[in-house]
Amino acid sequence: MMSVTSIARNKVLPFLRKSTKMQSTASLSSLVKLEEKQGYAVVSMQKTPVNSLSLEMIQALSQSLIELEKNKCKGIILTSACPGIFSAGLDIREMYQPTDDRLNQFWSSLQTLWLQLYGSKMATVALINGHAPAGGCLLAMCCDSRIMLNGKSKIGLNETKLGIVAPSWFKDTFVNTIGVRQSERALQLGSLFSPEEALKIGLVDKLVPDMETATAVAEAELKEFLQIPGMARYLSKMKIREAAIKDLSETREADLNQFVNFAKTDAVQKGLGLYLQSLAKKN
Ligand SMILES: CCCC/C=C/CC(=O)SCCNC(=O)CCNC(=O)[C@H](O)C(C)(C)COP(=O)(O)OP(=O)(O)OC[C@H]1O[C@@H](n2cnc3c(N)ncnc32)[C@H](O)[C@@H]1OP(=O)(O)O
Repeated sequence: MMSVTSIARNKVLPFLRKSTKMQSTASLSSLVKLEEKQGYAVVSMQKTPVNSLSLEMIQALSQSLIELEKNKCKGIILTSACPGIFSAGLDIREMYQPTDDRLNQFWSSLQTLWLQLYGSKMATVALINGHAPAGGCLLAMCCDSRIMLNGKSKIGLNETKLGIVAPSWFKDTFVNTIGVRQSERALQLGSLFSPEEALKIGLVDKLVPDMETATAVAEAELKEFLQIPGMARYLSKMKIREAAIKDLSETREADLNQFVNFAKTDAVQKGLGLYLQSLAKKN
């Protein structure tokens, strides 16, 4: 089990051997763990306590994908090392009382990560072993298949509950996953679904009762995808995803400006502040 940086240093993974320049700050390396398996990698988010997607976490995930693709890794299982949580979504502290520079970097890095993961040539399976609200759900939806641990966890795009709006590319990813009608309703209501509900609407593909089964099922699922000729599988995926990818690629600057202006409004700042307080009060 290794971090991105330590893998590069030790030259352990065959598909990472040609590794060249990487962002080698210690902060990035401690956030994502890569594990070699036969022909694929397990990418585990390990930003305790809840894998919130801070700028550094987003960049660490991005960097992992760059290295894996560069080194011809064919598939990944994206999962979490934080008990009970897949990812709590975007780090709300990044959006609350931010500096302009950091907010710009944060959103631009998220756009990049989405473009990479949603358009990845690798086969990608999300092993959702805990809560996956908002940005956590988005990460899972970027994958080709979703296996969720059954239990008390919730998944969905709950942005409206925070008084914020999921951007168009979140919406596109949602629509491509569960369809227009379900998305329209769930986006407005900010619905968070139980694993059983998520399975019913197609937000996840399979449920598993425990982690031992989960790992085996995720591996079997990834192998099924990897058995298909890679180019045919990738181009077929792109037929569904390319419109959304093209749309964001062509409008990144406008999307960034829209996000920054929206995030900085008094109403959004007030809402985020109250939400952070409510999370803190819980403890
Ligand atoms: C402006 C347009 C932008 C549109 C896009 C937005 C997309 C997003 O992703 S917005 C983020 C949405 N995320 C959420 O609503 C999740 C909030 N968190 C939770 O519901 C719960 O934390 C949890 C169900 C994920 C886990 O619950 P658990 O009881 O295990 O842990 P907590 O005690 O609640 O949290 C521990 C710790 O972590 C902090 N935290 C939780 N979530 C976030 C987050 N998203 N960003 C930053 N920090 C978070 C929480 O405050 C606790 O901190 P302390 O230990 O310091 O109190």
